[in-house]
Amino acid sequence: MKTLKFKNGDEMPAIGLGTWKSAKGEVAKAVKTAIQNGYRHIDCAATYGNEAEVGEALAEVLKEGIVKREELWITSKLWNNSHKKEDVLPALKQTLKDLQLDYLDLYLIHWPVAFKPGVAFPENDDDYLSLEEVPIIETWEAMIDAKKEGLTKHIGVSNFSQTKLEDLIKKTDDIPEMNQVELHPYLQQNELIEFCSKNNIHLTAYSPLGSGDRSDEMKAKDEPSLLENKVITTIAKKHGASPAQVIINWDTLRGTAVIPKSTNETRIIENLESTGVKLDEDDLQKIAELDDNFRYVTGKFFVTKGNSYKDIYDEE
Ligand SMILES: NC(=O)C1=CN([C@@H]2O[C@H](COP(=O)(O)OP(=O)(O)OC[C@H]3O[C@@H](n4cnc5c(N)ncnc54)[C@H](OP(=O)(O)O)[C@@H]3O)[C@@H](O)[C@H]2O)C=CC1
Ligand SMILES: O=C1CO[C@H](CO)[C@@H](O)[C@@H]1O
Repeated sequence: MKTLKFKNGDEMPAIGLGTWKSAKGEVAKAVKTAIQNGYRHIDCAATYGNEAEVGEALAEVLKEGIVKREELWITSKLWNNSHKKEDVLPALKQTLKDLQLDYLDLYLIHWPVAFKPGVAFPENDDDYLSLEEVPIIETWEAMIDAKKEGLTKHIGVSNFSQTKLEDLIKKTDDIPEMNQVELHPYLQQNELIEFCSKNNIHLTAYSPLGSGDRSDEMKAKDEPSLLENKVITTIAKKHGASPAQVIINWDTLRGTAVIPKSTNETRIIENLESTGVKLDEDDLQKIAELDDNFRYVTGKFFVTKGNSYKDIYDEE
């Protein structure tokens, strides 16, 4: 399996299992199925509300000897309500407790946006803290402490634009090792890939299949389907593969990690098997032409006090 190599020699499997929206009662089975079928990388987050059940599945596969802890790569993310320096380690310790682990492989700042402690999801401007009140560097220094304490092997960020990364890199010697962002054929992130590559920051592609199971209120009217895109389905047919396999394979060819979510056994297996697809130059050219700067997870829900849309994404 393809991996992303870190400075200390650690290797992150390029394809992981996403767990956002994986319902309680289903997520443990999905994680167990994935690991039984060769996945070694699981993407979690405190805000997904299902880490305790993911933890039950991890405990089972470890106890049954299906894998050893050191063969797994477990990522989780610090939620936006725990950005104050005194809140970072307690949040991470809660995640470790829920996941029934002693350490994470990777811990990410989920968004460059801060809520007041205790706010799960903001309802009005008063629920936010501005970046002046809790600068990213304050949160980042606590992330560095978490790494020093051995609670996580690697640290990084998520949903960071190039500007946000540049700001942070200026202020620290211990720079993020990962930026997890939305990335797929409609949002190819070419400039961010180039910037991250120059700065030795890995990228993980989230919502790689277009996040079709988001709630209706999170969807834009008439948003385009990625899995039904004509170019993708034609390439899939040509290779006897599924549209999802074409996209996942395209991600790994571009050197990023990719974390498709599924709770369906057939699709979980299918997604990992995408490594067998052999995309050619013509396929890659046609996929390159689909780039449209289109986001499924817009982050517009975080545009408020101290955060404009431009602050998050460098765009209007
Ligand atoms: N850092 C961040 O801010 C974010 C991180 N993420 C992470 O990225 C992961 C993936 O992104 P997500 O938004 O969940 O969406 P994805 O793009 O992975 O799409 C998930 C949807 O695709 C379906 N699906 C999965 N495999 C296939 C297949 N082979 N063929 C057809 N349909 C398929 C799933 O259905 P089914 O389950 O029925 O198979 C589900 O409806 C998340 O789960 C989360 O871990 C996501 C968003 C934001
Ligand atoms: O990872 C994610 C999925 O869920 C959240 C919304 O509920 C998003 O904020 C986030 O990007």
